[in-house]
Amino acid sequence: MSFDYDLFVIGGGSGGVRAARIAAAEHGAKVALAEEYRMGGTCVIRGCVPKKLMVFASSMPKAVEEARAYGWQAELGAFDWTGFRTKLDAELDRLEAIYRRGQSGAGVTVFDQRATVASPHEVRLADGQVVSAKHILIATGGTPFVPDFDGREHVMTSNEIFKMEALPKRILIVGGGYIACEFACILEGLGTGVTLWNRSPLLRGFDAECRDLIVEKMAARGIAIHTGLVVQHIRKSEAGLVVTAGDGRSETFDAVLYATGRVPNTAGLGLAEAGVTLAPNGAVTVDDWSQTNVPSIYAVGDVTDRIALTPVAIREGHAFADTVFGATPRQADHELVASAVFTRPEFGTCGLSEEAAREIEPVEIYVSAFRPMRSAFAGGDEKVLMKLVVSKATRRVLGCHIVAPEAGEMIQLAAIAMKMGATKEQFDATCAVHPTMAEELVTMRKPVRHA
Ligand SMILES: Cc1cc2nc3c(=O)[nH]c(=O)nc-3n(C[C@H](O)[C@H](O)[C@H](O)COP(=O)(O)OP(=O)(O)OC[C@H]3O[C@@H](n4cnc5c(N)ncnc54)[C@H](O)[C@@H]3O)c2cc1C
Ligand SMILES: NC(=O)c1ccc[n+]([C@@H]2O[C@H](COP(=O)([O-])OP(=O)(O)OC[C@H]3O[C@@H](n4cnc5c(N)ncnc54)[C@H](O)[C@@H]3O)[C@@H](O)[C@H]2O)c1
Repeated sequence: MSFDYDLFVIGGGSGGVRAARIAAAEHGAKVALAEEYRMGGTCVIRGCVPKKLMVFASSMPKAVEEARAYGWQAELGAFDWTGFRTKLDAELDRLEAIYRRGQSGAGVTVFDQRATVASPHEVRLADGQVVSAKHILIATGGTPFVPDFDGREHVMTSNEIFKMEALPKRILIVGGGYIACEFACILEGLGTGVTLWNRSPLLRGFDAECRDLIVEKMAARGIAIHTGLVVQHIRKSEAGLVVTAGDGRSETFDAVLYATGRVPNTAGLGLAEAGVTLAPNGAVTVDDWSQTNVPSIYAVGDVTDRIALTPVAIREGHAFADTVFGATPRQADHELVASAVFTRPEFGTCGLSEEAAREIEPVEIYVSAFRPMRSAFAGGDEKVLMKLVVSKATRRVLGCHIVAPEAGEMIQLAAIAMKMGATKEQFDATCAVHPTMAEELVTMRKPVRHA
């Protein structure tokens, strides 16, 4: 049977563009890709990249304050949101063009429109065309989830935050995960008054000691944090958005950001009709090869609800292309995936939390908490926390957690050692780099506790 394409990819985000490029450029497949919004997907257009640039913008007042403490006659002016946003838009246009060139350079045919699955070997495009493909890859990512309540139409999500006309003076952020905590810190740094409501403790699932420190520092900077609260309704008034919580309290804000998780983007995609098994939350069910129960249909990235991070989606897409179109079948590895939460203080984490590890086996806990030299000199009250969770039986470092400036950069390197199976003794045998914050990772001699 002949097909129009060897591969049709639905979704031009982190996982989709990687799979399409590798299948076409490295393995010679005839590939098409459909993207309904902007090439590059969530990470490039409305996720990691613009978010990190906003993190940088929000860290400037602190930098100026420190500069003064180090003897510079530096003054901080007002923040020009419109100027920043214009520059941000131009940068995203530049990056999108690079992604687009990457696809055309690899010989991938791009359709700038929505696509749905018409059958196990057919894709229907929004303009009515139906094209056939030997394999179909679902890489449609996720979309913000906002629960149902009266006044839901007044809130924004991370999709809208980069497009705001003006910075709100007072914002309520609902949620307590990555996005809620990152944007609470970003907006506070840019001068917005931030209130954060969540129904449960913040950053649930992360190492509790680290989480507690981050939350303490966020609160100390003036973010009003309330847990155990749910929104009952939101009404628009002359004074702003009046938000009423389940406990009866009412507060008025200029904007409300919902960051209550993301759901897989499979609504109306035609997957169930094509016989593909979906999880109750809509995620595409796949095996370790990213293959669905319909042999010609695969899925990678957030839509599979495995680990919702860009580097993971990229790896899944690459492994899929090598497996199906190359001579090197391989599975994406989901073990010991490091990540960073770009709060202030920043959090880098890899492996098991103390709480998760002690459920599995006896562990030793090593902790070093100190004031970092740079901010201590400037009179700041920042605190660094480095933590290792070590198996008593194998001596392997099962968890490494860092709360510090640039913790994301540090955890990337520690993750290499952990992935190689490094033991605590091998960390200790590594000579320190002095004076750095990271040197504490190789100089913690005595466990603070056994768990
Ligand atoms: C605010 C925010 C910040 C984040 N920060 C980080 C971070 O710092 N680090 C990190 O690792 N991860 C971060 N993430 C997560 C990261 O963005 C995702 O894990 C990653 O983008 C997933 O890639 P993907 O290919 O699965 O999907 P996506 O990148 O979401 O791409 C899916 C694409 O499919 C398109 N699409 C959907 N349906 C169709 C259809 N029917 N037809 C055509 N096109 C369609 C969409 O428009 C989208 O472009 C962040 C996410 C958000 C929301
Ligand atoms: N730095 C990074 O790597 C980064 C940054 C942003 C996002 N991401 C990825 O994107 C994913 C989504 O981020 P997120 O912050 O939206 O989700 P999340 O799953 O991290 O957090 C969701 C939060 O919303 C709360 N919540 C859920 N349902 C609710 C409801 N009905 N009412 C009130 N609160 C509710 C939860 O208690 C939780 O605190 C993350 O899990 C992560 O994988 C990564």
